[in-house]
Amino acid sequence: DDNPSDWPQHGRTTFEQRFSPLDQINTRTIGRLGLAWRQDFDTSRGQEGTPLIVDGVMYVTTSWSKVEALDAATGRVLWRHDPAVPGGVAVRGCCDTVNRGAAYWDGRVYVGTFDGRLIALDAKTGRLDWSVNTIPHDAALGDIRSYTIDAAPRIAKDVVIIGNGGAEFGARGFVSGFDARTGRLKWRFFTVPAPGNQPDHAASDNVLSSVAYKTWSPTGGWTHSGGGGTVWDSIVYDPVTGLVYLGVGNGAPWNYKFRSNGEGDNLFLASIVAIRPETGKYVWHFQETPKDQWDFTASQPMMVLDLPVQGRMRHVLVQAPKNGFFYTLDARTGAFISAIPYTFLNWAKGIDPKTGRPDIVPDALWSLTGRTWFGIPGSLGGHNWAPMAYSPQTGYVYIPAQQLPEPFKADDHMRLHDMGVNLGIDMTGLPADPKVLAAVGKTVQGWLLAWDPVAGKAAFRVQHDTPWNGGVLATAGGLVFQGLATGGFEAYDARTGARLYHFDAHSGIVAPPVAYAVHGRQYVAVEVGWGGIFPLMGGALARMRNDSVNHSRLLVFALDGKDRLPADSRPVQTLADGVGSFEPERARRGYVSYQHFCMACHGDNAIAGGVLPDLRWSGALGSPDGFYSIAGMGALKNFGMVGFSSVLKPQEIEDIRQFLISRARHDAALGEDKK
Ligand SMILES: O=C(O)c1cc(C(=O)O)c2c(n1)C(=O)C(=O)c1cc(C(=O)O)[nH]c1-2
Ligand SMILES: [Ca+2]
Repeated sequence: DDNPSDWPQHGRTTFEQRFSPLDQINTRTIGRLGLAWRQDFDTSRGQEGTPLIVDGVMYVTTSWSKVEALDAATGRVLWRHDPAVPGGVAVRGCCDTVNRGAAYWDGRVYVGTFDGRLIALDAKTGRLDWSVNTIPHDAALGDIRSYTIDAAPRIAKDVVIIGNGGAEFGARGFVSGFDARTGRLKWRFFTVPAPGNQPDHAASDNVLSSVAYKTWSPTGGWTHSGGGGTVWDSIVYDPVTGLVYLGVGNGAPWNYKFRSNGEGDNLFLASIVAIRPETGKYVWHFQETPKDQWDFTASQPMMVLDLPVQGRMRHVLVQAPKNGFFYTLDARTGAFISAIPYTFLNWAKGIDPKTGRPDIVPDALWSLTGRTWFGIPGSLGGHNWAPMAYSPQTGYVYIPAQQLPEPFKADDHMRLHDMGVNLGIDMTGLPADPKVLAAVGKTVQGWLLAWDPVAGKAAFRVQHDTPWNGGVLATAGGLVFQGLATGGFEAYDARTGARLYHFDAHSGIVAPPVAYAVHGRQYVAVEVGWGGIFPLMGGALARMRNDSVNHSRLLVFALDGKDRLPADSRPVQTLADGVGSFEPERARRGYVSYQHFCMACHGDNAIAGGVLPDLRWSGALGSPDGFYSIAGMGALKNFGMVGFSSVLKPQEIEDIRQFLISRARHDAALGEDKK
């Protein structure tokens, strides 16, 4: 924390409170805030990065794991590094080819790449110093296992620590520690046991065989799918305890009956696990959601705080994970302190005050009941990866909270696919009926929630138009900054939530802002670029009260900033009406394949959320051969659209084309393109 001008780490300090001590921009001067400079990015997918600022240089990462170093006062580009992630790996990730940021240490910039590398760049020149493949050969065994990296690496005791994503496909989660100077692997910690309880010769061996293995059915489907437990975002180093906390993700597949025959808590899924950075040795764990079947990851951003708990100061770890409870744990021991709902939730009746174990509503266990469970939160959580911030001035934790309900129903014929998601749920999405969509739309909400972690209740809520808003920054100027899914960049009074500033950024913002200073001038920077999982998969829900499309750029604000954005260029989109005919029966079959293989990127029921192409408007719909060359043969592979001919027969791909035509004609008839 020595240099208030810098933002040298992901959450500014290792405690990841995302609080800047700068106060030139404050509740009195905010009226003078303006755009100081901007820089367009060369990708048009989701931007989730936290820029780092060290000694007047800004290090930015963008989609496809690209890195840029800029003069933080002017935006002049100092160097760029493109790790050349092959376009075809996009399909290995659940949630857009995003990158959440770099780590800086001792003259090097570290970035995880979407295809699983960890690279170290010389901070002055951008020259590649070293690069390692973080995915061990045996972890990737079998085509169904899928690993990507989009999280920011963290550095503790000269060790660079990185996990990966992939649990929606099939993955066995692990975290690796590499020597910051040489890139040599120092240790690996698996979060889920090996099938048959074999040792991995890894730091996790003892705890997996003595504690975790008995919480899994020895013959469950996890023995093929890997079980999940990916550490795909939050890792926090706490120099006070000397520990590193890992936020461990959901089960693979989601279907708990298939995964573990409906038996056991499945450690360390949906758990926080504390390890030692030097060795990767296990210290403690706390499982937030036993028997996960809702994608309830514990990967959401964590922060370390010193708080009075029943009159006594405690050094605690807090998290608002997907499952809807705000957790406070003792950072040294992992002892449970409290868990209080920060949003409406229906999957648990409450939490045992001694153990922290949830009392799960029997009907919520959809994989066991065989019935549909209408879950709140749904799989995108009451809060997802967008970081929260803490202000020591108010004592509030500011959470980008949301409500996105979801029906969960078992796929009774679950088998593991080599390509596409492996969730074990029925993939039927929302119908196209506008009345149904309007009714569902009312349940979909987003807030900036100011949470008082001492009182254990909300201090205030700022209601947003939609869910999936950006991460939060708190500053000593008494301000809280947040970008919105609808494209606003806002500042609020940290005490009251009153809106003090608004800027139209022309594209949804999901990334968290940062504050820094150069030569005595304070700046606030944010990456703009609508994306992440919600606009890819969300379908009609992602279009509710929101017409954001992706324009990717960095915006930097300061007092008396005079720059402007180019004229707004929201494209007018026209549905491909009249592109041909379809057979209803083929279109119906096409829907089932579409939901399984295409929906995760192009949107539920062929409604895209403003980032990737909306296939109802695809120019390729008019030609069966043209469509097959893309969807079957992968003509657009370099852009991230692989071909599916290895898993879908030509007639199945033609069914998908006919389904898309049926959707285009249906929605064109509703006048959808005139909106
Ligand atoms: O289970 C996983 O391995 C995994 C990985 C990721 C990812 O790597 O981004 C996400 C999720 N899960 C996930 O559940 C989720 O909601 C999510 C949202 C996002 C995003 O960047 O918008 N990533 C991920
Ligand atoms: Ca997940």
